[in-house]
Formats: sequence, C-alpha cells, structure tokens
Amino acid sequence: MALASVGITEIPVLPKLRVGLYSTGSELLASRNNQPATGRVEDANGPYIAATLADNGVDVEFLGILDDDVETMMHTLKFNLEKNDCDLIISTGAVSTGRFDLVPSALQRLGAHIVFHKIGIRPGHPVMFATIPNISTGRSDEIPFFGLPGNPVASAACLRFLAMHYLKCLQSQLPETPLAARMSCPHDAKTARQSAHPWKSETFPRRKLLDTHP
Ligand SMILES: Nc1nc2c(c(=O)[nH]1)N[C@H]1C(S)=C(S)[C@@H](COP(=O)(O)OP(=O)(O)OC[C@H]3O[C@@H](n4cnc5c(N)ncnc54)[C@H](O)[C@@H]3O)O[C@H]1N2
Ligand code: MOO
Repeated sequence: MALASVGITEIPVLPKLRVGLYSTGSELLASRNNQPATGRVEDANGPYIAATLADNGVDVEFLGILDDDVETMMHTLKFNLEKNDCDLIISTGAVSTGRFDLVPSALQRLGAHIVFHKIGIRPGHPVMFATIPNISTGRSDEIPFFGLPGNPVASAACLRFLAMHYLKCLQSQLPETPLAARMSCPHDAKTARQSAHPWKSETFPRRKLLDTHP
C-alpha cells in the first residue's frame, strides 16, 4: 500500500526458495497406503515442517516417505534430484546410530559431503548437514541437505534453530539477534554431559529461565 501510494507498482524481488521434503521410516502410516496396524505411526513431521516453511514464504514440496532401505532411499533421492530443482532438501528421521538409520549411508552413496553429523544440542543432537553433488542437468552447484532427527520435538527444534537460519541466509535476510539468558542451573551443559553418567538424572538437570539480556 505504501509503495502504491507513491506510484511504485513494480519492485524487484528474490524468487521464492524451493525446499524438497521427505519423512523417513517404514513405520510411518502413509508409506503403507494408510493401512492402520499395530506399531504404525502417523507422519507428524512432514505436515508440520511443510506448514512452517510455507508460513515463512518458502515453496515446499513434500516428496514422500522413504522406507528404511538404503538402496530404495538412494534411488528415490537420486530420481528426485534429477527431476526437481530444489534449493534445499530436508528429511526427518534415520540419522541416529540404529540399524535403520540409513540417511547418512544413502547420502554417502550419492557422493555427498557430510559437513556435520551430531551436534551438542538436546533435543536434536543426531542432526546432520551435507551437500550433494548436483546430478540434474539444469544446475552446476551442490544441493544442501538437512537430515533432521525423527523425534518430532527434535526435528521441530532443528528446523527452528538450524534450517530456518540457513534459509534466512539464502534469502539474504539479516540474522536474528541472539538473546542471552541466565539459567537456574550452574552447570555448563557441555561439561555436565561429559562428566555425568548418561543413566543418571542429573546428566541433564531441569533448568529454569531466570532472566534474559537482549
Ligand atoms: N545409539 C544411539 N541411539 C540414539 C541416539 C544416540 O545418540 N545413540 N540418539 C537418540 C536421539 S537424541 C534421537 S532424537 C533419536 C533420533 O533418531 P533418528 O533421527 O534416527 O530418528 P528415528 O529413529 O527415525 O525416529 C525416532 C522416533 O521418532 C519417530 N518418528 C520418526 N519420523 C517420524 C515422523 N515423521 N512423524 C512422527 N514420528 C516420527 C519414530 O517412529 C521413532 O519413534 O535417536 C535416538 N537414538
Ligand atoms: O536429542 Mo534427541 O534429538 O533427544 O531428541
């Protein structure tokens, strides 16, 4: 309205970013034609991430659920990489150390460079970021890939605190100003994790936010 009021009817804008999104896990309902069965899980991450990205002005395409099979995973990723021209790919699940956590292996088979895998945050520590060499004809650069953890809270946290920052950067937006906060617990999270036994409750003591400093 402000621009129109001074006669400006056209302005240059950046194209919307395109994100390709996958959920992973053979336990997810949609990967078996929505047949309810014991032990099956509704896909909570796909719809949540798609809606959050769309709210932030991103064109997001849900590319489906990847089953827990490294060959299928790799071929599906390759097929979509050839076909789609995404600025970023995001997957959820299969990034930890279990038998079926096959996203890192599928990426390695595609010749990806794993930039980081596992970082010092909870929830979200198995998160990974990689770049995949481009195999579609239309572009020459590498395609960035976030492998977010499957745990829905961890995937939401990694989306908010990692992937959204990355997207903002691609959109040439200014970084958010971090807010320093003082917590009730005197321990440094890193020290507490290294020094305590993982099965003891004091490993991750409950914390209260005391105050914040802009
Ligand atoms: N040996 C280790 N095991 C685990 C570690 C570890 O460090 N060493 N880390 C744990 C942490 S922390 C997390 S978080 C999880 C994340 O593992 P994955 O990313 O491999 O996630 P999945 O095993 O595929 O799924 C975890 C959990 O979430 C459910 N899930 C997955 N996708 C969805 C979805 N789209 N919608 C709803 N729910 C979903 C899935 O069924 C599992 O229950 O690893 C720990 N293990
Ligand atoms: O760090 Mo996991 O990501 O506990 O939820």
